[in-house]
Amino acid sequence: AGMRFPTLTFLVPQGSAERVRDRIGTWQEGDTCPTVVTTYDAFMAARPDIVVECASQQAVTMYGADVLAAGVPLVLASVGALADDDVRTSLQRAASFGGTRYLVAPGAIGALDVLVAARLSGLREVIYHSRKPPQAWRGTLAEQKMSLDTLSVPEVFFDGTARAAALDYPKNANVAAAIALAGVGFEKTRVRLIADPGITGNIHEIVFDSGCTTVSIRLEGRASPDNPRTSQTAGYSLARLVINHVTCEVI
Ligand SMILES: NC(=O)C1=CN([C@@H]2O[C@H](COP(=O)(O)OP(=O)(O)OC[C@H]3O[C@@H](n4cnc5c(N)ncnc54)[C@H](OP(=O)(O)O)[C@@H]3O)[C@@H](O)[C@H]2O)C=CC1
Ligand SMILES: O=C([O-])CC(=O)C(=O)O
Repeated sequence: AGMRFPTLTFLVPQGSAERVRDRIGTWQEGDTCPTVVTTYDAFMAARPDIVVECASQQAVTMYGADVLAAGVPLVLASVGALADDDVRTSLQRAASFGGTRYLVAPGAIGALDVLVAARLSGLREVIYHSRKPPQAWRGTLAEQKMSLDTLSVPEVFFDGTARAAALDYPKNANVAAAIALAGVGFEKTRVRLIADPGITGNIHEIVFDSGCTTVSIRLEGRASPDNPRTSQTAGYSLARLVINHVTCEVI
């Protein structure tokens, strides 16, 4: 209700353009048909109302400040980029300069609303566990800590701060950064990363205690068909933020 459908423009690497165009095919919503571009200049020439980053922490560093300085609101999926204080400061300065803001997507964990509310009431401790099947940890530092191929029982291979998790596991632990920002910060948020051969989805658990509520939330996300690291929830979470940008009833 009260929603106009947005025209979508995708900025993708040159080598991926054909694949993305094929996938879009003849998809059309209302009068609009998505377009695919391969340069930042062509992308910004489309004069976006909002930009959604769903690429990489590196992409946030490359484009984030420019988008914000141009006055365009930016949604972040690769929230772990904000674990680097220099990146975060540059985005904040650019947003202030452009008179706009960036939005941290709740992504695969959701639940950030109650975490922020709990913080306002006095938050004591926040613990986040991310449990994924071994293949989701391929190509990461986890490979140096255990043999993913022969794992027969769940193994905690990382136990540390949200900052270290987000920066050392940039394709797997953006959620840790979102939780840190919503709650007690990058240093105080305790994160455990677990490889579990007995599961197929990505299980996220968050536990915290506060003045107004004691919370324990568990999400069992179905893995994205193209990328076992990524829970499908994350994409829908981004869609929600876009819908909220174009609708009069924000939920
Ligand atoms: N906050 C959250 O809850 C979650 C966050 N994420 C994060 O969201 C991001 C997207 O996830 P997902 O789609 O699964 O990731 P994928 O790696 O599967 O896809 C990312 C795509 O973005 C492209 N890309 C990466 N960097 C750039 C760049 N600098 N410029 C242009 N294109 C770029 C990649 O290009 P190429 O094909 O050339 O590699 C790739 O096609 C990731 O950073 C992921 O870690 C994911 C899940 C949950
Ligand atoms: O999608 C997920 O399960 C979480 C994820 O990759 C991230 O936090 O970067």
